[in-house]
Amino acid sequence: MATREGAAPAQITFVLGLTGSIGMGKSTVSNMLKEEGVPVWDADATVHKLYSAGGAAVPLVEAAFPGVTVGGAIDRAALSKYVVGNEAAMKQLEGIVHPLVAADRADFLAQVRASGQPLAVLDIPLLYETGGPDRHGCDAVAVVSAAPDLQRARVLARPGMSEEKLAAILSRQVPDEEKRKRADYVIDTGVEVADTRRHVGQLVAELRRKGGAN
Ligand SMILES: CC(C)(COP(=O)(O)OP(=O)(O)OC[C@H]1O[C@@H](n2cnc3c(N)ncnc32)[C@H](O)[C@@H]1O)[C@@H](O)C(=O)NCCC(=O)NCCS
Ligand SMILES: Nc1ncnc2c1ncn2[C@@H]1O[C@H](COP(=O)(O)OP(=O)(O)OP(=O)(O)O)[C@@H](O)[C@H]1O
Repeated sequence: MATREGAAPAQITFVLGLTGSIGMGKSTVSNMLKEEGVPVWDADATVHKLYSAGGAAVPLVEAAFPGVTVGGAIDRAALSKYVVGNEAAMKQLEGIVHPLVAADRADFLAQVRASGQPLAVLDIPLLYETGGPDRHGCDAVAVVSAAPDLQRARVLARPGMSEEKLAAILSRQVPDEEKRKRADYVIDTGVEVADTRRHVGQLVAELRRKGGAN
């Protein structure tokens, strides 16, 4: 892109969305990205922060769903009783929580852009479920994926997990096959960890070149 003589070239931050179904290895890949020095924003962690004591969502959620606050924080099990399996209540909750989450994400991106970083990652487990056509404004999306058998084995090895729970969670998520079709990049975790790490490193290098000085 041409720049005015003497003007500093614009620093563009490439925004990569990171998603993946339960047990696919998204947390592991997110940690690899952080080790590469990439700033990573975490949608789930943001909701936990908003629900914790003093969090901005606490009074709003309590007003809509009375009795869900314990010790100044939202009790997720109590809140689940209102919203899980009740689409209207879930929509109402999303109407409260998603604008707060979006504001936190916007603050993160503003900070990253101000610091001139060429790449930022938005870790959003429900990117396709909640993102709409603009995919939360991501420039590209990477899906973390592995074969269904491996996914099942990983999830069922977790304490408290059962076939029924896994089936219920998967039925609420966009299927992995469709996520892979819609993704710009697929990060395979059905291989050696070292190979996934190498792939992640190559992707970071490629995307940092897409961002940076334009
Ligand atoms: C319903 C809540 C209380 C359940 O919390 P809990 O800790 O028990 O489970 P967790 O958050 O891990 O979610 C479990 C599963 O529920 C489903 N789920 C959760 N939120 C949503 C949603 N907005 N739409 C559809 N499914 C959802 C997903 O399949 C997920 O894997 C919590 O998920 C919540 O407050 N959700 C609304 C806020 C939201 O949309 N969060 C998503 C990130 S922005
Ligand atoms: N090549 C690989 N890449 C990533 N993880 C791998 C790989 N090989 C094996 N694993 C293992 O698979 C597991 C994936 O777990 P992880 O918590 O990262 O999944 P997740 O998708 O974040 O789960 P959830 O979405 O349910 O939180 C880890 O125990 C990790 O060590």
